[in-house]
Amino acid sequence: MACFSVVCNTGFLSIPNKLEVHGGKSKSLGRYRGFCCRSLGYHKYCNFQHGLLWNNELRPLSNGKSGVFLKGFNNRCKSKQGLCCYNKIEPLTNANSANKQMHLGKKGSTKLRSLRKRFSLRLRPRLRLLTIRLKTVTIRSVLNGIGTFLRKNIRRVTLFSSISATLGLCYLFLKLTAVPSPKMVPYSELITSLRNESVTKVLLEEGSRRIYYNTNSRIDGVTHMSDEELTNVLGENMANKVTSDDGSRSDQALNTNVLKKLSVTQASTPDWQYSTRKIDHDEKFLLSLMREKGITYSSAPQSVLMSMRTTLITIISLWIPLLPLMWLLYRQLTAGNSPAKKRRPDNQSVGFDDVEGVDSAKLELMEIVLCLQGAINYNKLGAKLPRGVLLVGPPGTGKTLLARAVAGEAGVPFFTVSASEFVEMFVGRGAARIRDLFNMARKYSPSIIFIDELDAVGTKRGRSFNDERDQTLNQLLTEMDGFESDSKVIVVAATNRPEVLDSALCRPGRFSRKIVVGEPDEEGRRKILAVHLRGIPLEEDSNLICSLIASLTPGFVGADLANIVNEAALLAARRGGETVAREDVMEAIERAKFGINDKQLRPSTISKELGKMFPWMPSLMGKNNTRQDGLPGPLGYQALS
Ligand SMILES: Nc1ncnc2c1ncn2[C@@H]1O[C@H](COP(=O)(O)OP(=O)(O)OP(=O)(O)O)[C@@H](O)[C@H]1O
Repeated sequence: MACFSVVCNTGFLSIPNKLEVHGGKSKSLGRYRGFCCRSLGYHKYCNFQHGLLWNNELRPLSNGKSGVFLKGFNNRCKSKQGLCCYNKIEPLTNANSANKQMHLGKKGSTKLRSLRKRFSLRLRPRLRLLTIRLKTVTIRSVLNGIGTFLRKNIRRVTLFSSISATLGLCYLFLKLTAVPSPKMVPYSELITSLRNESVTKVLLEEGSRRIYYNTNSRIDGVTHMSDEELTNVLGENMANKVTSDDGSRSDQALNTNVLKKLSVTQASTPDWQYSTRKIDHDEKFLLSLMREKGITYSSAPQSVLMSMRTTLITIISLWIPLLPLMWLLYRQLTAGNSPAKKRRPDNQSVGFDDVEGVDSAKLELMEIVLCLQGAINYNKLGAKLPRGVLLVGPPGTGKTLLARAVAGEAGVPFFTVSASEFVEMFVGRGAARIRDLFNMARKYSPSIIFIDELDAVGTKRGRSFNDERDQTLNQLLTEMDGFESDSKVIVVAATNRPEVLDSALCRPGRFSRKIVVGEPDEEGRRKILAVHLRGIPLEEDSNLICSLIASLTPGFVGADLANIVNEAALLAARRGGETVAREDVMEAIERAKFGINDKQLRPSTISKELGKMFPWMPSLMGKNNTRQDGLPGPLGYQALS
């Protein structure tokens, strides 16, 4: 157990208990001079010359006899001298000066103190945490963790383990088949050796220009002897020694050792001492010289093992620099598949109630929902479900929201994707993604595919050199054609630039239904605001606030209005309000209209704006917009100038 220790002038008390932090160093505590030190975590130690600080109170300790009377004091004890503790207190019988010094710190060395402090502050909590974690860790939990990791990353683990196994096998093979290589010498040296008649054997390698040869000279101090010669010499030597007398056992052992050593040296000696490269058109001369000197020569193909080694080394040395490139390629390809993986059937909680101000678009889409739900029997009259619906309109008018509402209302899986995700570096990847998407949608049919910003892939073909984009569009056209009539997969797409779309996309049978999602009128804005103010606590009536904002924000679209409501709530939170006040709303409008930098212009500009809109209201045009009766001004707004 971690202890908490107290040093007083009479002894050392070890208190296995928690103590709260009290003060800092060298604190003067009236007549009880002493100090209180911080220790690790919640375990502290304090020491005083005359007292112990506990629970923010300084309890005096009597001098001299403390050690005696504290002995054996148990839980919840209170000494005569006022020491209160909640656990056992044990006096240190051997309260020597060294201990005192260490704990009092004043006399202790600075180094020791800093070490102690460092240990207390850094190491101890970590050790404690580690022990706690180790206590909770069991072999079973570790095995479970490993199992889960393997299950989650099975493909990666398989890939990495097969790569590692292959590399390991290659290494093992190279290690086992490693033979000492002969010394490379220039061709002229071979000719000189041949002329000197020091060459014993020559081998001409077939299919290459390499020549191997042995001489009767030494390499690195090792005589090149054939195995037979060496064994004979040493065998003879050993036999002689064994038969000589009894005391020659040591000689026998010596010989055995020599034999062993020499055989090791033999093993590390190459079969061929030297190798060189043949000079072109010099074979005739070489052969005639060898014949003349009576030297044994032969030719042989490279051994299978050596050819395998060479091939392996070539492959490895070629592939190692290629690995980073392969890794990049792999990442690209896996990233190419990821959007299809992400597109899971996703049940939306957005409904048509959440989209306002775009009533005609809503009506059109509602019909499709009813068809998907089977409420309208369109088959009866031979009609077909529209395959594609194109939502056209300025940014922020709620096209995406409408599409999500369609999915939410129809209760079918909704696959959403941005067309820019199909634009790929590699030709064919975008098309593959489109194929994946439509396959998945068909699998979960009836379902809805929503392609946002369709213009990213749907622009007119043949305008640029980007073949990949054209291929992606072609695939999209093919997939939309390829729907079976009863597949019930509807493609909803949204764009801000319908004019750039390829005409093949917009022909009947593909995006046959075009729905314009325009800017909302005042009534529309009011309704949109009502949607966004649903969960916001307002100081005033919500209808009033909606009308106020709607009247002040002509040309604003749904996204702007949502932003104004959010800004107002943030401003209210900033000033610490419980509800959103009219002032917050007005400032939010001001920010949305004019930005937040130009503080100087704020009141006058907004006044002018209001004046333009309500010219018949003099209080807005004039400087003083507080009515004489003390009631709020037009639309209840007063705080503008
Ligand atoms: N008609 C609306 N009713 C309610 N909220 C709306 C409406 N239009 C927009 N919004 C709000 O604005 C946000 C953004 O709208 P959305 O993403 O649907 O716009 P968009 O038309 O798809 O824009 P873009 O063309 O830039 O993609 C929505 O999440 C919603 O909070």
